[in-house]
Amino acid sequence: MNILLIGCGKMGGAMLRQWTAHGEHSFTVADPAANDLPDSVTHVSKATDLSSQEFDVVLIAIKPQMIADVLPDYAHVLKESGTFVSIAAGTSVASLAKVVGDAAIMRVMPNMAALVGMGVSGLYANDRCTPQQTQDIVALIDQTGTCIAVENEDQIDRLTAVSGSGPGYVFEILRSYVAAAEALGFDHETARTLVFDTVTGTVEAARQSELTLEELRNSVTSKNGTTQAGLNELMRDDVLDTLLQSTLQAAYARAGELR
Ligand SMILES: NC(=O)C1=CN([C@@H]2O[C@H](COP(=O)(O)OP(=O)(O)OC[C@H]3O[C@@H](n4cnc5c(N)ncnc54)[C@H](OP(=O)(O)O)[C@@H]3O)[C@@H](O)[C@H]2O)C=CC1
Ligand SMILES: O=C(O)[C@@H]1CCC=N1
Repeated sequence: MNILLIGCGKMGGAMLRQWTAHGEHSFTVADPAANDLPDSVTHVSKATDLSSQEFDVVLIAIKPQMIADVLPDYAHVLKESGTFVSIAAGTSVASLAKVVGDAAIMRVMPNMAALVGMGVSGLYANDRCTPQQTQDIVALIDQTGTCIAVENEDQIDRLTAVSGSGPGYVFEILRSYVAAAEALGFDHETARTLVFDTVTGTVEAARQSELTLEELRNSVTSKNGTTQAGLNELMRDDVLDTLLQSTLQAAYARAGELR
């Protein structure tokens, strides 16, 4: 496919890196300041530099607040049979359609783990999208990790709060965990190794186990042992559950404000 990427910042750039490594599609990036692009990518600074080219996919990866200003310049560059794909948080199909008209539009919500090919994305296709168009974009997103198709846009906003914003929460939890290990006397590098290897190993063990997370937690918690002493603090007054629920609710509410 011939794909135009509008905006090549942190998220668009991470996905582009995976796509160019696969080498299956042709990419043009429209971004006034993009640099360090792979050799195979064509770069333009603005829509007028595109001349009369038309694309199979126009992928919108600019900030939600810029879409109304920037997207009108690109509304005409999609082939009749093409697909608009937006990764912008919140921005609804209806808002996009106000700019590009009654077109095949998909909302994809990726996450930053795409940087290492381990992203997880949600995908919603409006009813103008054919099964073939959906299949093509699912295959494209699969090249950045895993793609989960959802039935409605609200699911995309909910998924944004869980996995789209998820790396932000996880980076913060890791920072705090490493800081706590340092406070216990480990140097920074050792603390990072202990925490990162504990987290990746535990996630993989959970993924491969048939036990529930509660059963797995209990399986490593000796009666009156060290883990129980730690968990008594971590689980005190359900603070962790309450905090994670309010964290996800706040992100979901913000997605609604960006519609
Ligand atoms: N970051 C993340 O983890 C995720 C982000 N998203 C979504 O991805 C989108 C992009 O986010 P993110 O990559 O973080 O943001 P960035 O600011 O890193 O990327 C946006 C890019 O668009 C460029 N840009 C600015 N003006 C224009 C223009 N007129 N035409 C074309 N490009 C332009 C910016 O250039 P400059 O920097 O010079 O202004 C920048 O390179 C957002 O809609 C966000 O909701 C979705 C999931 C996860
Ligand atoms: O913070 C944001 O709004 C974007 C969308 C999901 C992750 N980053």
